[in-house]
Amino acid sequence: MNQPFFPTQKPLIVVGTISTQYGVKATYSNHLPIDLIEYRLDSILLELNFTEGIAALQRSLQERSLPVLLTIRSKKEGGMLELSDCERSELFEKFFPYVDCVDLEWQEYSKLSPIYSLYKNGGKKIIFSIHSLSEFIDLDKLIASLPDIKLLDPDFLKVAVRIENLRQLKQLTELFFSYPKIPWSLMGIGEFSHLSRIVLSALGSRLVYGYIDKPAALGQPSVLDLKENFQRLGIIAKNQSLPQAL
Ligand SMILES: O=C1C[C@@](O)(C(=O)O)C[C@@H](O)[C@@H]1O
Repeated sequence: MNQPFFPTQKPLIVVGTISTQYGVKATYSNHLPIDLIEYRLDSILLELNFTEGIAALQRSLQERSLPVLLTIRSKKEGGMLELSDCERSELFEKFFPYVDCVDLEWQEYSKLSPIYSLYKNGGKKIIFSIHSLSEFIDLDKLIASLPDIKLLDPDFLKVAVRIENLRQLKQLTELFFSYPKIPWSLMGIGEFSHLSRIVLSALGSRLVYGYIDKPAALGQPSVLDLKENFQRLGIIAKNQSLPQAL
């Protein structure tokens, strides 16, 4: 198995989320305008027999042609599957050899630190993610945690937050200017989801998420809608499917 190239150097990385068994198949049969595939394992496993499903997914991941990001969202953070902390950690361990990048919830770092060490020492990319699904985030609290986050040197710091008005979107954009060295991946959820992804991608957000099979969050656009709008607005060139430079 040749490990697919992870496009770290790209200024904007398009992530296609899959949440269903159908999505897993589509990923291998289509040419999608994405750089990275997000496996929402907490959702994909819902439809499968647990043990057989894990083995089948591991087999298909061995054949992957794009880098894969593993996400196993806890129920508290909007995940679909009821898993104990121990079961979730075991899943992270089982999929370690088959993926290129992992999403770890910063709020749950105390439980996930062995998984962080496993992936970091194994040379995988790390996304720390912070969510606030139902309301705007407490930015002071986020800013207070930046020194601890920096010590762990993640490849990306993702903040996915409910945005209810343009003032909140502006507040989020200010993070780029106040902390320019952080590899931010910022996005809105809800009514301003699509607009926020356009604005934040144009300003330098490193990862932009769209869905391949079905929305994984309120208002999440499809990767095809993202591509169309990015091309129309000049964020990516018209003759390119993927962004090269901002
Ligand atoms: O955290 C994120 C971002 C997301 O919630 C979105 O809004 O696109 C989709 C999730 O699957 C992913 O893990």
